[in-house]
Formats: sequence, C-alpha cells, structure tokens
Amino acid sequence: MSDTVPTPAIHATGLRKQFRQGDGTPVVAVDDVDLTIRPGEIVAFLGPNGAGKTTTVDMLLGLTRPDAGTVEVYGMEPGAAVRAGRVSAVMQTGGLLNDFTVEETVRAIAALHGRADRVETVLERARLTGIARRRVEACSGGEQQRLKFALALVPDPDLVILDEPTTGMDVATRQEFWQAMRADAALGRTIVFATHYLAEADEFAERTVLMNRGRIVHDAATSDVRAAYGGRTVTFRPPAGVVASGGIDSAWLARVREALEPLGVTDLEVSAASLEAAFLALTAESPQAPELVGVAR
Ligand SMILES: Nc1ncnc2c1ncn2[C@@H]1O[C@H](COP(=O)(O)OP(=O)(O)OP(=O)(O)O)[C@@H](O)[C@H]1O
Repeated sequence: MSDTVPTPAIHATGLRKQFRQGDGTPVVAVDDVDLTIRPGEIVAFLGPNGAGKTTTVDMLLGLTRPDAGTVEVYGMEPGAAVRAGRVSAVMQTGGLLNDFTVEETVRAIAALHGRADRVETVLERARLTGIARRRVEACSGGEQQRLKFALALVPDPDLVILDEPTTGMDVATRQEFWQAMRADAALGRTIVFATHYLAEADEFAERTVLMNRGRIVHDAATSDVRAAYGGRTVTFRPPAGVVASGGIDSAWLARVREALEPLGVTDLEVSAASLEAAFLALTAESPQAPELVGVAR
C-alpha cells in the first residue's frame, strides 16, 4: 500500500491582502491565513459581512493576487489550475445571457471548453433537464444559480468554489439548490463554499472555517465547532411559586444556576447547542456565558 499523501486541493500559507478605502485608509481584508483542504472535503467558509471570505476565495481562484503568502491549487498556481479545468467557481456576480435558453447557455460554455459531451450530464446534475428550453430571463433566481453551477461543472473540475451561492433565495429554492449540490458532492468532488448562513454550514459542510476580521478564528469539523463553543441550552420546569406575569423570579434563577437539583427542578432537558450560538461566541468581542433558558409549563 502506498503511503503517499495526496496533493492537497488547496494549500495556502500566510495569505494576506490589504485594500485602501476611498479615503485612503488601509483595510486588511485577509490577515495571515493558512489553509489546507484535502481532495473530497466539503468545507464552509463562514463569517459575518466583511470577514474576508470573498477576498480569500478570489485569491484561491487567482482573481486577486495576495500581498503576501502563497496559494497552490492541486499543486499549481491558481490561474493554471483554472485553465486546466481542475477548479471552477460559482461567484456572487457574473452575468448570464437573458436571451439564451438554459440548454443553449450550457452548450455555448461546453463548446468553449471543447466538452460538448458534458451538456446532458451537467444539466442533469444541476437538476435543469426539465427546464432546459426555458429562457434565462424566465428562470427564477434559484434556477439561474443552478445554471451557474451547471456551467461550473462543464470542465468536470475536481474542485468547485462557490461564493455565497444562495444569497437572495427563499428557503425552498435554497434547499433545492443544496440537494443538487449534495448529489454532486456524493460523487467525490471537493467543494468549498462561502456563506453567511449558519444552517448551510451546519447541514452541508463536514468542516467549517470560521473567519472574522480577516483571520481564521476556528477551523474544525462542523460538529466540533458547535460542541466546543456553543455551550448548552438548559430547558426546565420551575416550581409554580416562582413564576409571575413578568417571568421567572430572577433571584430564584440565580440560585438555579448555582444548584439545580436541590430546588426541585423537574424535566431538566439539556440539548445540543446550535451552531448559531457557537458563531456568536466565536465572533463576540468578549466571551459569552452559556445561555440558561427557563420554560414555564
Ligand atoms: N476592492 C476593495 N477595495 C476596498 N476594500 C475592499 C475591497 N474588497 C474588499 N474590501 C474590504 O475588505 C474586507 C473584507 O471583504 P470581503 O468582501 O472579503 O468580506 P466577506 O467576508 O466576503 O464579506 P461579505 O459577506 O459581506 O461578502 C471588508 O472590510 C471590505 O470592505
């Protein structure tokens, strides 16, 4: 058996990028980011507005040159990996031609890549076969995003990078989009996506890279992010005497925090913390105490 380590899909070290705002003030968008992603991983880049997700993605794709640091995609310079069809992207911006049908759009891009053989497959992968003859302008936002996804699949890339692919979609459309993605990921493609949506990282990514202010503040299995930082939510039934119209008596609650059982608390229920709580804890200026929630029944 060979013990050769496969070439990483992404290997970035010391990535840094600074911009200047309109008034000349410097903004460090990405600050000393190290990142290695193995082939076949599904990784979410999660972070608030301005965290540096898009700038990082742009550097991974060779669209922006880092001020410092190195990036390799399958051992190549990012632009070369894009040209070789090893990596492609679904970006936030980037137009489609309104007058083309879905299928014509895919055929045009497939012709550019010399991959006319891929048209049927990618239409199916992106769940577009049923609307192949629909004009782009008649497609919903979610359908247009699926079309962009189909275009990204044309060169049969080993790695797909998606920058906030579901922005502006409603819940149902978003779910449909991820179903298409999940079916494709099951075939072993490496997928990296940036998102604001905690639920998307939670549902879809095995690994979450949490960014804040240009830095990676946590990088672990998505389940570990939740477990390590989310704390726990405690739900309980208080004795009737401490419940008033304004809520549960606060002095009593303080005592509960010290010692739950001797106070006659019943139906104690401890549930797993949400990724949302983990996210807030990680991006807060100061650490937050785990939440204690009382439910009077
Ligand atoms: N071309 C630019 N010129 C000046 N500042 C920029 C430029 N691009 C990004 N920035 C700044 O760099 C920081 C990181 O931006 P970036 O778009 O990478 O964050 P993001 O995490 O993708 O945010 P969002 O979720 O809002 O898209 C922000 O403060 C942003 O204002």
